[in-house]
Amino acid sequence: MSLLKQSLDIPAFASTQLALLDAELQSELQETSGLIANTSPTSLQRAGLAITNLVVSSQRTGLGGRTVLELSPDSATAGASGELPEHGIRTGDIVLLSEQPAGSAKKREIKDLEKRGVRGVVTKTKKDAVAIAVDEDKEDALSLSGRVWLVKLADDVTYRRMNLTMEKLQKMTESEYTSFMRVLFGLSSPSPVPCDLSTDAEYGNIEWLDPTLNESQKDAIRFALASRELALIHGPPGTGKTHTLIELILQMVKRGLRVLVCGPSNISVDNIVERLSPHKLPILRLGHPARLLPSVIEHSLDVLTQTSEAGLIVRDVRTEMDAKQASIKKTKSGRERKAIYGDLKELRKEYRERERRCVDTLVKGSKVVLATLHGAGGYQLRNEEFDVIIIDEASQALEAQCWVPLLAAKKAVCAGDHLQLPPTVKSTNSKTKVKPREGENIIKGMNLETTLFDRLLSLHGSSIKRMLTTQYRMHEGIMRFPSDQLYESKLIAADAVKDRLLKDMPYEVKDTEDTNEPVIFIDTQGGDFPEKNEEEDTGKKGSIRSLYGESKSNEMEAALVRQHVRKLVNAGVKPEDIAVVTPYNAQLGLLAPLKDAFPGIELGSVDGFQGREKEAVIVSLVRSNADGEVGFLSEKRRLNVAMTRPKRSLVVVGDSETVKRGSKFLSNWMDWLENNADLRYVDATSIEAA
Ligand SMILES: Nc1ncnc2c1ncn2[C@@H]1O[C@H](COP(=O)(O)OP(=O)(O)OP(=O)(O)O)[C@@H](O)[C@H]1O
Repeated sequence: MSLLKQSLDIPAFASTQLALLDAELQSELQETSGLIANTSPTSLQRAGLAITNLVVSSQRTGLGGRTVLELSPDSATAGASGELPEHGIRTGDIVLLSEQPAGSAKKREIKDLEKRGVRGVVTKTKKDAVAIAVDEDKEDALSLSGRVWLVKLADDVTYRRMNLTMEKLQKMTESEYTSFMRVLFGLSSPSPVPCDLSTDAEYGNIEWLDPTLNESQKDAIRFALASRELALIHGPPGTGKTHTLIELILQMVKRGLRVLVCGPSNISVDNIVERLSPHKLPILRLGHPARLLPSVIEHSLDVLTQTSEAGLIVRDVRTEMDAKQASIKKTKSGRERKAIYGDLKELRKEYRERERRCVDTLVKGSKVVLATLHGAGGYQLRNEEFDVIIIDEASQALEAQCWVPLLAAKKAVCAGDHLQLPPTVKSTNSKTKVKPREGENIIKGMNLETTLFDRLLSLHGSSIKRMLTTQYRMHEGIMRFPSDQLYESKLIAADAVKDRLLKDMPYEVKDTEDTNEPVIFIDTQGGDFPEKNEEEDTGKKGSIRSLYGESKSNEMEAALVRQHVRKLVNAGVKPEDIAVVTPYNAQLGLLAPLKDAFPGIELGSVDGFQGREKEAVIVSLVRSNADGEVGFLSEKRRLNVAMTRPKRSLVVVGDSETVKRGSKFLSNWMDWLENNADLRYVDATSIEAA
């Protein structure tokens, strides 16, 4: 019997997860320290992983009592504009801030950097400055006068919490297993729910708050309300998963239930906070304010601790801390500075104490609490009870991450789509060995890419899920293939979208052969336009390319993409309504000049575009070789994501001969495109010079 269909031995499951997580963390750390040791700070900066030549321009107390350093470009190296160079550091990134070594070619061991530097979270990035909330008790480790640089680190904090959770699970005795846990591990079956709830006495006559809900959405909500332990809401692309969850949360609150809503990323949680916000419920968003969207900050715990009445008393201490922070600049000796840091430490303790009391009051008064899965494991929710835990984007979360809130749950509703990409796992193909701890059993064959959503579906079958079937994104023609191949032909295109084409945009777009077709296939078959392997090309260790590992590119496809974009723009389509996606980073590199030629256009990897949509999407498949090698293009969930991003126009550029040989799914897709898309073969002479 397949591993996923079996009930699981809980301690062995936890041991396996611990071993897998350890291997994953090791590969992540190795990758980061390898990059830092072998790549110059300037190259790291160009790859978006570092910012060099900075000086500390100010220091203050930020939210949560943390010290925030503001860093600006060193005037000796910054241009006249005083702006930071191009960089890829984002709010929320965990970074290491350290003195900049003289001579950039020196080997830098991450251990040494950590010893001399401080870790922190990026709280703000502006054109001319970046702000970092540094870890407590380390502020004085950094001399504030010299030139510094910062580099992005692997986020090992999330692992600590997953490990703690798995260790707790591992140690639980059988008598401690709740009936909820027993269902999730297959030790018992979920309580049955009537098949048709639309005629049910309790759930048949729900007063819907949102009158636009479609039948499949209503059905999913009824099911999620009626199920005792567990419900999965399967939301294919564009089917209104979040829309449905909002109504579900409101219905639960109306029934007096207390709900914890989680997602794997801050953005997934903020998305829900933004949409719940107009409903005027007492909602609370947990999490480091640096990582929250500005529009949800008013619901954040850190802000409420300052603005609410309960927060008044916390504010007093904060004022005192600020005064101390400001006086540091005026100190003359190291000893004086040390004394101030000592005072700050005491004040911070007091601050924490008062904050804790205030937090308790706020948390207890909230009917809906929202946090990332990881954030739900913080001290704020210790001993808090919820009737239901809702996990959005559950198919993109590691199972161990889901257990952070689930360990204390009575009931869970998980929303997701297991037919799109699972969370990115680095250790799958690496040489990192999965080692069990001594005396522990390991379940062979288990891996991190199998999500809780996948496992529950295999374990209990489709009776525990409801699927949303009306999609509000794609033209009917774009939806057809993914619907037939992956979603049992159940998807229906909503009337408002089913025949929308580029030529019908709300602004003037000419009716051309490129704007009046939903699906176009530009086939480069014939073997004249082979792919290139980036590693063979550059080969240099430490070069910027090696940051991306081995990647593929295809110049002819890039030229065809360029040509198509130009035709769309000439017809009147705005560049910001066009995206080009491709599975390969090297191809993205080749396509980069499009951004200068057509400002506003978006270029992205398929994996990075999951969850997004655009009016027109051009997919460059890249692979073209004599052996029919397609690499990770063979992953049908990746293809599904690629082909379901557009609303009005999908353009596929690829070599059908190579791609066809990659997998059954690819061959079906190529056949389908040949028969249903507007098919175009390439005449190399017709392509303008790249
Ligand atoms: N019942 C409905 N009637 C009309 N429009 C709807 C309905 N449900 C969802 N939509 C629209 O469909 C779009 C997608 O909805 P939403 O953002 O909730 O989807 P999602 O499933 O979370 O997205 P994704 O497909 O990226 O996971 C939104 O523009 C939303 O307004």
